[in-house]
Amino acid sequence: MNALLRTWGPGLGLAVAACVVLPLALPPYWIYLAIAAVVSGVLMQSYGVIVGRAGVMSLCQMSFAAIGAWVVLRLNLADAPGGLLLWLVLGGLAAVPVGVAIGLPALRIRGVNLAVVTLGFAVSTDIVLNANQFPGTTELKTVVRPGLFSSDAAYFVLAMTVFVLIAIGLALVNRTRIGRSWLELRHSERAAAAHGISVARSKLTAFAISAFIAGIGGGLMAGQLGLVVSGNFAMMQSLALFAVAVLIGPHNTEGAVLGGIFGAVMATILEKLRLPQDLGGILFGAMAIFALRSGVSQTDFTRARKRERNARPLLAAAVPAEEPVPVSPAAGGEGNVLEVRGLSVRFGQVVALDGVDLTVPALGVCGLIGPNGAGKSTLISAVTGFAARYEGSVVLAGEPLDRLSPSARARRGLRRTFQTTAIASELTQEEYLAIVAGRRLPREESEEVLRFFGCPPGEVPVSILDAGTRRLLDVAAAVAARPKVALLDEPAAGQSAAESLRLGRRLAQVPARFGVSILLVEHDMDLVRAACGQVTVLDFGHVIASGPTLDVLDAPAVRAAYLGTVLEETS
Ligand SMILES: Nc1ncnc2c1ncn2[C@@H]1O[C@H](COP(=O)(O)OP(=O)(O)OP(=O)(O)O)[C@@H](O)[C@H]1O
Repeated sequence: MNALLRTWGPGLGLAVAACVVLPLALPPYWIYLAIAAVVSGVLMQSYGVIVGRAGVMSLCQMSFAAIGAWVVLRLNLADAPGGLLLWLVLGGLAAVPVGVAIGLPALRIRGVNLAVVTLGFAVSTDIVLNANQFPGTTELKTVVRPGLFSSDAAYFVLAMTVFVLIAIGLALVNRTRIGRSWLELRHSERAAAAHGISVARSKLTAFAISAFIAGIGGGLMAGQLGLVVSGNFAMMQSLALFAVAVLIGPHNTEGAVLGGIFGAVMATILEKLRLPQDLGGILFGAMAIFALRSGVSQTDFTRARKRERNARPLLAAAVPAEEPVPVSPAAGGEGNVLEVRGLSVRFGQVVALDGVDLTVPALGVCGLIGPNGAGKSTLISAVTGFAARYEGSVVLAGEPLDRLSPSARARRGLRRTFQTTAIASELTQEEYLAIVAGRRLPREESEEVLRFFGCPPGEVPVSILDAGTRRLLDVAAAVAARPKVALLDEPAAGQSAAESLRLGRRLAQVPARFGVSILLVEHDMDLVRAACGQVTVLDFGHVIASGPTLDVLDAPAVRAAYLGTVLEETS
């Protein structure tokens, strides 16, 4: 309750103060502008979901707003029952199927290509709106506001209430798995899929919710103006608000407020300064390019600085991780948890894997080694469903996985890490663990796994972790998800020899301590010796040896494959 009050108290207090003071203090024209700012703020909230949080370049949010306005005006013209409050919701709902339809191409394309598709939709909406008037225009039938909110001052309070309700709704959604998954999407769709997140569902939900909010924003605008024209929802408006969104970061509530104020009052300021209106668009565009280049919006930047300042003492006071006790490498028990049979992968003429057989024993750590280009990462990708096509079979705890997507395989208990980490830096470590594990971990559980891997306390934000610690966090998160098997792709890359050995000793303990079996791709042979009970060696896509670690590393064929490289250096 206290935490809730601390998070929401100041914002709600400001909103209530604005509702009490502004209508009394401002002259009518400024009240009109204040309503426009709140309406703009609601539109910003829709950008906050799709652009700010999910990182999708959508340039057609005003088209969704136009649908909301159209529905409100149509229902108003028909004197439909329920009144404006119900019509607003219906306007938002009407935009949802269109949002989902626009989101469908986003499942296959992204980045600038997707921006072009959404821009295309904005242009088509422009054409349709220019050719057709909004309902009520010819009849001059303006939107009838509810009696309680008929004056502008009262309508401001209504708009503020809608804004606050959406902000609370979004905060609740952001705490769910789907809301958290948007952050992953923004940073890496591959990582999201590897963590069991359905990229399709996550993107379409972002489109649906952002269209719903934009539809409500359009309806609110119709309620403010009485009647609207196509120019209110022009493509250029979508573009200008997109630029503001990228610059400010409306996924943070203060960003939506600032963006709303910018969006609404900029035109008035330019007018007062006798400057051309286009200057606003150019200014926002230029600033958005800077924000896109740095990849961080203003509010994200400010929040990150504050979080980092608060976390530094935690980092300084953190108890150093315990030195892991050397244990025997994890040989595993009876039976195999993962069985790979006859796995072949081709990239055009390149045969990356050719009929590979590999098993991971239940509660064991199995090493997968081989020279550069041997096919180790390709094997991880094929097993976890990331390789577009492969021949052969992958069976996890008796269940064939070959027809399943990467996210479905992850949910069945097959987790992987990548050679390059892509963790959203605005998260704290415990938030990242929650995303990867797919559930909010009890504090003791997340602290235990973080401490075990030598990571700082859970509240420390990812942004202040060095590259080596981020890799450890990735491994810790994969283990915290308690999969049946974690496939780790060079987790010690970038670590010193001593850190690498420490990691090996920790990995050897993972099966017994966390109930997770491991397939470990590594070049560091000391780490492999410390962790792995058995090893499979690949060379040019073929298995050249497999069995107990020390026997395999001593085999002449293996020494020949590595001759002059890793084994000679480390043995
Ligand atoms: N997407 C791709 N397109 C074409 N060829 C690829 C692709 N990915 C991998 N390969 C090729 O497949 C072979 C196996 O590559 P892979 O990355 O799996 O090797 P690796 O053992 O993981 O190497 P490293 O230790 O350097 O990471 C190499 O010849 C590589 O060039």
